[in-house]
Amino acid sequence: MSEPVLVALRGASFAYEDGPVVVDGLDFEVRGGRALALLGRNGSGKTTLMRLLSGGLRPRTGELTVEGRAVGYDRKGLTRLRTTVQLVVQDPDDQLFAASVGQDVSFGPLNLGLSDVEVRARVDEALAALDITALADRPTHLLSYGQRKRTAIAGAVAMRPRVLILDEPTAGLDPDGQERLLATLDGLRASGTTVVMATHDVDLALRWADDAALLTPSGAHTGPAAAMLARTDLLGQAGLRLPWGIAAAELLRAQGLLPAAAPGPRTAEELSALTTARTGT
Ligand SMILES: Nc1ncnc2c1ncn2[C@@H]1O[C@H](COP(=O)(O)OP(=O)(O)OP(=O)(O)O)[C@@H](O)[C@H]1O
Repeated sequence: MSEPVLVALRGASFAYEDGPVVVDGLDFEVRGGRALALLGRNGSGKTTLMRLLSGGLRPRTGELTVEGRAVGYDRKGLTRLRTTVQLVVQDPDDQLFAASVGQDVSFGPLNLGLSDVEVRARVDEALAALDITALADRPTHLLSYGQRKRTAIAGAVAMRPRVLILDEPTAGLDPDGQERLLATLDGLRASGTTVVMATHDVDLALRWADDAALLTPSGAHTGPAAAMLARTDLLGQAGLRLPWGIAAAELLRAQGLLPAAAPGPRTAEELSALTTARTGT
């Protein structure tokens, strides 16, 4: 994990008005180019953390930094932050408000004061990245749930953020929709966008993420996804189970079918390759 830190919270604390202390003295880093999965039980503070990282909430103590520089919460500072970090909230209906898909996706770039030509280029690019070009003129209220999710993500992508933070982006999508979304995220990552995703799906996290952050009562624990998602102590605290790949690897090791040091498979193909290499069949 030697990639540079793009966005970080340093000693951050946050409590809602009349609400619980959700974040207490937290140090948290998002490193450029690393796919980061954020996991934790309901109410553990994932959404709050993502809103702190994207500037929607301001830490009561501590600071948010972008490439080491403290973020200012005035208009200029927040505009700069929003061209670096974009959050897509869990429910697309909390994000979409314009009459058509194209209008909704153009809202952010228009607000940056970009020329019509630049706005058009960004909207076209974002619609293509999310594979919804054909929906450009469709009224947002007629979209399916999956289409609304993609439109909300396109709106964030049109800002060309360096860090895209997604709150449970696959929740409510059918399996094909999930696969399409993961392919879209792969494309965004290939073009240089750092992606952070909150999810309850440990199998998805193991397969997709480079790093995993587990939010537990003892704090946020971050490290390589395969190692973090094998930590039964932390998974228990986070209300999670072992990913199937890691559970399968444990069973195979117990039967002598995998060497002790072999990593657990992340996909069915990796499982097949591991056992074939071992048994030679
Ligand atoms: N606007 C708010 N006002 C007061 N308390 C809030 C508010 N939003 C969240 N909370 C509280 O803050 C804590 C953390 O909530 P948060 O939504 O960040 O958790 P989460 O991990 O995203 O949960 P989930 O997995 O259910 O989406 C919870 O105790 C929640 O009740």
